[in-house]
Amino acid sequence: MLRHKNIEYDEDELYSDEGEDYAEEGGYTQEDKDNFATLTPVVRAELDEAGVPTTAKQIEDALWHYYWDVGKSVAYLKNSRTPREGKQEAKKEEKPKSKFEQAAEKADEVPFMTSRTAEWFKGVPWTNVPCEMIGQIVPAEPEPPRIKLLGGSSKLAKLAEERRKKAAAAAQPAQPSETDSASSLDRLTKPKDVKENVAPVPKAEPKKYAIRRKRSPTPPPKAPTPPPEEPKEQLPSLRSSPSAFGRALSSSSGQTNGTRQMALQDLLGSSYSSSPFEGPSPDDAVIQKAKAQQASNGLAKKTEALKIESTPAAPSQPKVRSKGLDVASLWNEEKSKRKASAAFVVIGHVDHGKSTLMGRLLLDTGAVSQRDIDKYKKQATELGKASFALAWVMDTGSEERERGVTVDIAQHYFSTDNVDFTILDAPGHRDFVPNMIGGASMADLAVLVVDANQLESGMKGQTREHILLAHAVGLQKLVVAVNKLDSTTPAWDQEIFRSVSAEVLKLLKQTGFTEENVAVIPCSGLSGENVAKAPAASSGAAWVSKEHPTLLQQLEKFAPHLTSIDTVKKPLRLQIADVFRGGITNPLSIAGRIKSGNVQVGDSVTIQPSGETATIKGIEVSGEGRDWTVSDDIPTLHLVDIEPQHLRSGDVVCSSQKPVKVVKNITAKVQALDSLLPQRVDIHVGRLHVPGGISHLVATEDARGETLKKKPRIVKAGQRAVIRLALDDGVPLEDGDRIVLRTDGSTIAAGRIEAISL
Ligand SMILES: Nc1nc2c(ncn2[C@@H]2O[C@H](COP(=O)(O)OP(=O)(O)OP(=O)(O)O)[C@@H](O)[C@H]2O)c(=O)[nH]1
Repeated sequence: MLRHKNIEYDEDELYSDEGEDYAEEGGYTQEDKDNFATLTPVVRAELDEAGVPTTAKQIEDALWHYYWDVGKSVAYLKNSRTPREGKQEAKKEEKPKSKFEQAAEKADEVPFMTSRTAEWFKGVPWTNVPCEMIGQIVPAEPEPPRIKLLGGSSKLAKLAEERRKKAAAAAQPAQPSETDSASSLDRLTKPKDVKENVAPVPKAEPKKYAIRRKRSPTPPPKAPTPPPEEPKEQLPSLRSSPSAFGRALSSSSGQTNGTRQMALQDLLGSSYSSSPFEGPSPDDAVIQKAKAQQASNGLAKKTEALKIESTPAAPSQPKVRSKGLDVASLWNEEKSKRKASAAFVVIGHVDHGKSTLMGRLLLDTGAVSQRDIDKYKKQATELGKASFALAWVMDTGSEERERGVTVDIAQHYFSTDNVDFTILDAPGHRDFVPNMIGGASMADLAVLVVDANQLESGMKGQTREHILLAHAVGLQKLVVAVNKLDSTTPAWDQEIFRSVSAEVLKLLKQTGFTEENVAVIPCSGLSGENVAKAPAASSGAAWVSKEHPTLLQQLEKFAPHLTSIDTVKKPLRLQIADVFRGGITNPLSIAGRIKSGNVQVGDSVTIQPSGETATIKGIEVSGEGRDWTVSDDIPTLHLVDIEPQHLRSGDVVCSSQKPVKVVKNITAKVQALDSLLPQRVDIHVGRLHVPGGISHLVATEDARGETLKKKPRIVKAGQRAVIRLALDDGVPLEDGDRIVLRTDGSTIAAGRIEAISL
């Protein structure tokens, strides 16, 4: 095998006329010779025209090397051979002598190539090449044409030539004059299609050509149809990826199945375009048609709807009309028939059993089928994690991670006869505390899961931190689930339960939770005892039912009353928790909890801080389509007439008549968890976080709100204080909003906004 070294030798040192005689005469067939006879004059004509002198041998070598491809041979001879020779010679002449060369001359040594180079490489092993092999060392470029080594078997050449001839014959009538050198070049190179050159390599090549052919402008042989119209609208990607929360919200029913369906739609969407929001969806037109037909009860309306759809100018975004409903009155009429609803956030230390407990709750309330659990069990067992089967109901996280989507807040629903529940499964890891704050700030209450066997680890870790944060975002009601009592020693040991309860209650009290708003429930998510069902009277857990309700009963007890008519009538305020593609038919959707007011399909709303308006195209609450929604609901709103870049988590959707103000200065009453100075902080308000600084320490206060000291230099941990904050950016905030101040990954204060200014 030949070895090539990239050494810049001068060509005349490597080639000689004798050395070029590597194509033995006997290696050519009669056809090869005919080809040479036909093609050499063509190449020569091209080279003469370009003023490139070449020998017949060089032309033949090039033709042989390029499988009779005249174009390539000419290009090779033009570009690589003659000009380089000229250039290098010129270079050689101009080249100034290096210090090394001057020193060599001074030393009056023997001539340059014979001695200096030899000296330089003396002792290098590969220089000990027998003299008869020296001619084999060739530079990498140009590659000397070699018979057979390049695949130039006469069979291949024959095949190529036959094809060329056939193709040339077929093209004969349309062929221009042979005197036209350019066209003759074309003609001659035509059969040298790459295919022929790669034919001996049977692997990946055919695929490549199939793809290329698809893109070929050649019209299809039968009934050519115009390609589908490209989407006109070019929308950039959203800042926020569709999260588990978003997907769960937009699922039509159930939890896990809905999530899957959503994931599939995302995938379908991404295969259509590089941006999830790029272009109008063809389904939009169909859906709008159905909706328009439903809404219309007269011929005139139907005709109008059809007119709208047939207008090509706006096929994907027909105007969404409001039905002009009096939502507050409708809600008031319906409220007696409405079930209570409650959203709870699940908090607690890693591995204390949060997901398993929620999976159990969903299974035992019928929100998830036993079939699904069995499926998860099978999958989990295959991975050697059989005990995680229930947790997998909640654990959309791993699936999300596999798909490269950021895990955020997962949402699941279940219902009892009296209450519709929403589980907000906030990420527990300390790195995701901002997301946990966002999740907790949408909840009515919290479920704190504590492993009865691992209280210590929790107290040192997230149990303590999550309690602090739950209180900081304003949650007042909290259920402590003392979990894994099936695995205490002995199982269902009352003493262990009591001591764990006492510890946690102490911490909750210190944090500010009141006794009447806290309940402690013994349970086991894995076995299901005292989750949705009371333990059997014969079991070791029989004592539980005598003293405690089940977890589900306790959640129903803590479920809040329905929102008030006053809140429903207030201006709309919804902080965006997530922005996502709700599906092919709904390319732009948001989710979040309505803090106040109401909204209906067709409403125009304002998004702050961008100040942009959007139209509500559709509403879903708990996976069901609705015409309207009110405060305390956690709807998905499908939007039109807005660009996605104007929608971010933390922005506020508000009434266009009374939009929320965008402010940069706030005064807040806070509880310090660490020392506070005038300093940089991150301000978190639900899903919103903005950098800023404490500009003034106004005063410290006692528990009754009386001023202790004005303009303190420092606020110590545990003290209450009024502080002023200057934010780096204008953000939509209002009096009464709950804020959390963090710095360097730690929460240093929490409180409530007292006043705002621009
Ligand atoms: N014996 C027993 N094991 C449980 C119980 N609940 C959960 N486990 C086990 O504890 C482990 C962790 O459970 P998860 O539900 O994933 O815990 P988690 O708190 O959601 O964990 P993270 O999501 O990582 O924070 C699993 O192996 C479960 O099978 C229980 O009630 N009893």
